[in-house]
Amino acid sequence: MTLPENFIKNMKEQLGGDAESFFKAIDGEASVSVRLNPKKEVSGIFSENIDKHVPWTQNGFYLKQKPVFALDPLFYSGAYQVQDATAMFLEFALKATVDLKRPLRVLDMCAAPGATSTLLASLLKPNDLLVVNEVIKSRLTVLKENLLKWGFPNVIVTNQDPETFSDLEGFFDIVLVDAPSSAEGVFKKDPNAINSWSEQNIQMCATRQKRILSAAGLLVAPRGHLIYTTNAYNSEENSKNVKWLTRTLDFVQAELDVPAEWNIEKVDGGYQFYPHKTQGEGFFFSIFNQMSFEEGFNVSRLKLNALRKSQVALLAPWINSEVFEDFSYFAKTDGVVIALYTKLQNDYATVFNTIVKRSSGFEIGIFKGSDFIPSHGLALSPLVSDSITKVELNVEDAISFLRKENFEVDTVENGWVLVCHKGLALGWVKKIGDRINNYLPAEWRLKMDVE
Ligand SMILES: C[S@@+](CC[C@H](N)C(=O)[O-])C[C@H]1O[C@@H](n2cnc3c(N)ncnc32)[C@H](O)[C@@H]1O
Repeated sequence: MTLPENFIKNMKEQLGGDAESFFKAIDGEASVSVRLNPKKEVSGIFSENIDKHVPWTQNGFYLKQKPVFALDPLFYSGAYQVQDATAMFLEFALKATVDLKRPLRVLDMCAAPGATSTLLASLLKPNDLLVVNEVIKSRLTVLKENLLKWGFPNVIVTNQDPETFSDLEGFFDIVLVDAPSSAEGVFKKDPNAINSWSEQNIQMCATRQKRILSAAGLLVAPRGHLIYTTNAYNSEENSKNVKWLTRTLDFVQAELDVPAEWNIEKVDGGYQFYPHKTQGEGFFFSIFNQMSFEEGFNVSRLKLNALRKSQVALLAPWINSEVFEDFSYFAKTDGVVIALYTKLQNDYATVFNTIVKRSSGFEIGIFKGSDFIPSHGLALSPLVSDSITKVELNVEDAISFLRKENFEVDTVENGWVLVCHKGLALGWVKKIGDRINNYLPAEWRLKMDVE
């Protein structure tokens, strides 16, 4: 790996005697880690391939070897998320700093592809709201897919510039800025980042980060929390931005009691992960408490067409009876039915009324006459009824389903069937006589060849 001269010089200055082991570490193999979905447990998952536990998160594991994730049906069922171990530190920090038992409104401002959003979703309760934003439109599909797979229903996906959130000032209890950065921390995983590294680019990133932070900071509710992370080592993007933030807005950095054996370095403004000290990429983490005592936010009222009672009754067989009453059901103008957690209706309304480019809540299907066509999201979510017919597919048939190819379904009855692999849902098929209609959305289709 040929590194930019000035990067070498800066790191030597920063690390002194440790610089050589740092350069050696970034020239090695990138480590692979996954975080399991606590709501979709599969016994024996990754078994022999698990190297060790990631200590700062409950469900994170380093793997010995990188599997072909794209050919694993469990990847499509949301059983796990591939994520660098360092980014999972968020879990430790949130548990140490935030009262996760109170109702929470959470915003992930720079969310795609969504690894951290799924970590947040795992830490949230059924009555919390998660808004995930990505400014670059082409990155929305993967973000939506990752969240749908994870199966947390109270998500709104938005596609806005951070500055356009200003009407939601003081609305969120937690705002996360996993900022676009110079990516000097991910040279191992993404060698392209080496070519775009320059001191000029670092300055450009630092300025952009300030702009995102100032917009995001205003959205934090009194006594709420802001989290700022980068994949950088330099002070422009890290400590200097933290200093600027705490000078400009009403935030105080939260101290974390990090076990020394984790080898995470306490640095000016936060916590630094170095690849020669912790297994994973280079990562900077900081968390802040909002210190003002101002009044909370006034929420709006929801203006959506509630479904007719007769239609709600038709939904009942599709929805898990334990949560059916917790949700309210609405029809969008295109007929798509959405389920909103009833106690969060005014929170939804507030976001819907202020943000233009956004999803409309959790889409569970569409009525065609008196027939209900369930959505792919419903199949992967905890809302789907336990009494729906399920058929277990072996790995070959699961791959055929994911490729939208023909395969046999082992059921005698006509109608909707939830196809599963290792007990986890992959999606819908409909059996009509000898025919099996595959309802996997085209954009979810597996295109890769089995080697
Ligand atoms: C480090 S990545 C986020 C990774 C994500 N948190 C995850 O865990 O999967 C930064 C994200 O910020 C987005 N971004 C780029 N420019 C931005 C801007 N001006 N404002 C907000 N987000 C931006 C990028 O498109 C990218 O998706």
